[in-house]
Amino acid sequence: MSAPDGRAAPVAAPARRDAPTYRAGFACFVGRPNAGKSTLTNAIVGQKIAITSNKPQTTRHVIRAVLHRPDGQLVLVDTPGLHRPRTLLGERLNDLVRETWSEVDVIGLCIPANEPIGRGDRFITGEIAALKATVLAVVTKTDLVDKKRLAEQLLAVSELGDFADIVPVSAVSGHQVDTLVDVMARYLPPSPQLYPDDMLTDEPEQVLIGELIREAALEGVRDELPHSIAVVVEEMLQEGAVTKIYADVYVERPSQKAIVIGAKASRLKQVGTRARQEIEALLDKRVYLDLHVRVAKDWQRDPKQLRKLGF
Ligand SMILES: Nc1nc2c(ncn2[C@@H]2O[C@H](COP(=O)(O)OP(=O)(O)OP(=O)(O)O)[C@@H](O)[C@H]2O)c(=O)[nH]1
Repeated sequence: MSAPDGRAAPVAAPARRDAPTYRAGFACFVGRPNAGKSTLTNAIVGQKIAITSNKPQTTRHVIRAVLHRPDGQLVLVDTPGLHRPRTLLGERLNDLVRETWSEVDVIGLCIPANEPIGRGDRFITGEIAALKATVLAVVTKTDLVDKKRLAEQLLAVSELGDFADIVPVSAVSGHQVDTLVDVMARYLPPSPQLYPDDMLTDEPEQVLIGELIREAALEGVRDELPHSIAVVVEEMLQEGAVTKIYADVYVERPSQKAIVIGAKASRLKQVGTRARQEIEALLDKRVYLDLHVRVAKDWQRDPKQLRKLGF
């Protein structure tokens, strides 16, 4: 089809690459022992958390940090290392690692700049190649090598596998750490925000508080709510002498919600009182506890929900 003046008629404009799409998802670092994963995670987490706030947070230990950005949310999770399985437990652990890997959106494969690529790197590259996650190669410890060596390592890494990007960083000097976060965020899927603005990382206190609420909510009805309850502490605020805690109790079905709440909310009141007393004992402070019961349909079968709920 031609436009009246003979030029090709304009087709619908393609979606702009810089369209304001909010992205959110999970990312983790993998790599052989000593590759620099922990140091890199700390470098990222340390920087971002310092500027966000030091409000308390939520959920269990797997979440290291939630990085809030204007264009999205990057949730960094910890994974244990993959080992050559020698026992059934070893195999189970490896299964667990693979399970985590299969749930994340972005994987950063860490390879040190100052050591030759070895069997361990090839093994992990093979393991993660089949996953749905976008795999980036992260060449770590760049401060330890000169430019020539770095160039050689980047080339070697590019031949190791099919990576969406290769990013050299130094967690020690901080070089390119921000760039790495930008690149990772770019590969997250479009998604609504996964966590509230003030949630930053896991925090033992918060984890314990969530557990106390969960225990209280299960009291006496454990058989009717097997594993179907999860608690997320959404917010903790200090107001004068009182610590205000806002928490969501998630169940899978409306019938379970009814059980937790009870007739005329009588049971929820008991749960709240009991949990509040326990939390006050834990914190040694006066506590105001606000509980909301929410239905998160089939959360046990939904990896994203599971992560959000700390499993
Ligand atoms: N010079 C330099 N040293 C680094 C850098 N990142 C990590 N290291 C050092 O490398 C060693 C291993 O770093 P880790 O972060 O513990 O490595 P890891 O991959 O978490 O190791 P595992 O826990 O064994 O899997 C430590 O001695 C770090 O101090 C870096 O950017 N520059």
